[in-house]
Amino acid sequence: MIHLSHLYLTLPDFSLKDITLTIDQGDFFALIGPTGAGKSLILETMLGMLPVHRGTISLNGTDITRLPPEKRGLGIVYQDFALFPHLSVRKNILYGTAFHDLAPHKVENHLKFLVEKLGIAHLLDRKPTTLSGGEKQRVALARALILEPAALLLDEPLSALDPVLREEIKDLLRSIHRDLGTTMVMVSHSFSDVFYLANKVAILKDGSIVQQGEVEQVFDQPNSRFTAGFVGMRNILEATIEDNRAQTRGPAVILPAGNHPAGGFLAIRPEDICPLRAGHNGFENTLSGTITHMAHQGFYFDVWLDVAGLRLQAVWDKHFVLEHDLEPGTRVDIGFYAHKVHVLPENTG
Ligand SMILES: Nc1ncnc2c1ncn2[C@@H]1O[C@H](COP(=O)(O)OP(=O)(O)OP(=O)(O)O)[C@@H](O)[C@H]1O
Repeated sequence: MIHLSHLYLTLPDFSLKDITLTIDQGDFFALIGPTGAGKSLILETMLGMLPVHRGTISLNGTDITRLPPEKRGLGIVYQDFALFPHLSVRKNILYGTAFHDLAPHKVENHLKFLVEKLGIAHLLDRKPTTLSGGEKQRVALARALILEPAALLLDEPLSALDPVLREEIKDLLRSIHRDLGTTMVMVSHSFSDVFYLANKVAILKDGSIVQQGEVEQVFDQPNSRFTAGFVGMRNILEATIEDNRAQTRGPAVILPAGNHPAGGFLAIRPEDICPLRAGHNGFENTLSGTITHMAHQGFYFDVWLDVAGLRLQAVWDKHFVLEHDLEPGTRVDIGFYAHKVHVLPENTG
């Protein structure tokens, strides 16, 4: 278990503030947040590359806050692979073993196991410059894993790869995590990578953690306007609330049963705002609106609607849009479930 407790780091133009995180053995923990929020800095402080000013970092109960990086037992893989260009793949992978007290036969067996697992056994004598991006990332993973780190830190490990390689390395990370049980901490900008790989997530904003927990829970129950917007709830509507009825600046919206604050914000994902199809009457909320504009995104369309003065954004299937000749100016009936409307108290950030 890695525990960061009330960690502070002060740099000339940026600071990490009161970072408290628990990463359990075997977790695949994702750190997400806008660019410049401090995600990579958290990895660097865990690694020991930057001195923390206050707070502690412990690994399996041992305080490692002041230990040098090589004594912490943590590995890292970077987005740009960071391989030594003048060394062969074999020497790159074995590089760190010289600084650790490891039995040579054990290292050789582990090397054999890892290069087979990672599909790079045939590349051992090649130089990194001759490798594809996916191959380089496999070598970087082998180099980190050969030291049997207590946890592997991954700083945007997939973002330099093209979409096909990305899927390959993503599967590989999942299989390493599942088969070796390695604890992983990954900085990512991709929600699909987070959903595919991680069980826990923390969201950072301006050097502070604003929400953390199980991935599904954080994405389903944001605790503030910021996190709601960040996790993709693009419709954030001011409302006054009485019982389970919210009055927005446009139409009224039926909320799930429960205790709601008198005022606040409603957050709805664009994919939960559905075109009303014939015979479907299960939605608690059915409204009519006009499409104001649309953006073709490949497999789907972003659709903006004016619903009695309220601006809503939806994501609709490309086939539905084309089959129904939808275009700006078309009147449409829409529906959404009450339980898809998330209520955020007024005083949240
Ligand atoms: N060694 C350093 N010295 C001074 N400032 C730094 C240092 N490293 C990072 N910063 C600053 O700290 C802030 C946070 O950087 P960090 O790299 O952690 O952001 P991030 O959330 O990982 O962003 P991104 O998603 O763009 O990679 C940035 O403003 C950055 O310029």
